[in-house]
Amino acid sequence: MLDARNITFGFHSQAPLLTQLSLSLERGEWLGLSGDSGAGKSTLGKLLAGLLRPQQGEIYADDKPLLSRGLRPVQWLPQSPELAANPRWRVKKLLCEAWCPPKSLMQDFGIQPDWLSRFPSTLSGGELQRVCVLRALAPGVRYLIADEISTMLDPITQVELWQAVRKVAERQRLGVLVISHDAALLGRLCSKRFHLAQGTLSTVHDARSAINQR
Ligand SMILES: Nc1ncnc2c1ncn2[C@@H]1O[C@H](COP(=O)(O)OP(=O)(O)OP(=O)(O)O)[C@@H](O)[C@H]1O
Repeated sequence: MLDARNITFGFHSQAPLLTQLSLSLERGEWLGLSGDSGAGKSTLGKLLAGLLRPQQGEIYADDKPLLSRGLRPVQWLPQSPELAANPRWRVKKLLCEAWCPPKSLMQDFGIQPDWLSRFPSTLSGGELQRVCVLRALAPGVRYLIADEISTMLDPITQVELWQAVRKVAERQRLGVLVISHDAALLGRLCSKRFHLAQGTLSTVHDARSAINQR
């Protein structure tokens, strides 16, 4: 279980953005997170992935504190794939940095063989997003924080991306936190939903657990 216990976090000398917040994500579970712009959703995602540290409280992945180096068991996937892509590396090097996905998985993610020899700047945002999502799914990863990852994609590519992520998530029993402003998307993907406001989480009660019922 990915377990955040009573975490409080604020940037620099600003007032805390998150206050005594607790959240648990089980292996194999899909949780949704919504909230107004600036509420702190990405910040919470980065804390859960160990990219930021809470000023108070603790975060454990499967009863162990988050690692600050090595392969992270919790991967944060940002909306803008450019943030995660070294512009000087060709796509093959980028994709195979932590592990080299098999061809079948590249096909599931719609990654074309000719992309591998190109630089990231020559792919569209949606194409690069698919590369960055797949590279984060290395064996050993147990939780994903998907932070608005499909926002820039057209509806068909969105569906294909989520189907591909779901296939890997089922096989590797990944726990997935989906951060989005799209309530319908969260309703389709997630069995439970939370809303972040004023530094704390509340449960959203109209979630349909499509993914777990199919
Ligand atoms: N490195 C930083 N230093 C100072 N303030 C920051 C930093 N990163 C984010 N913030 C501030 O923290 C607040 C929460 O930002 P965050 O990105 O977590 O919000 P969000 O809920 O994900 O918003 P959105 O839906 O617009 O993506 C914002 O007011 C933002 O300006």
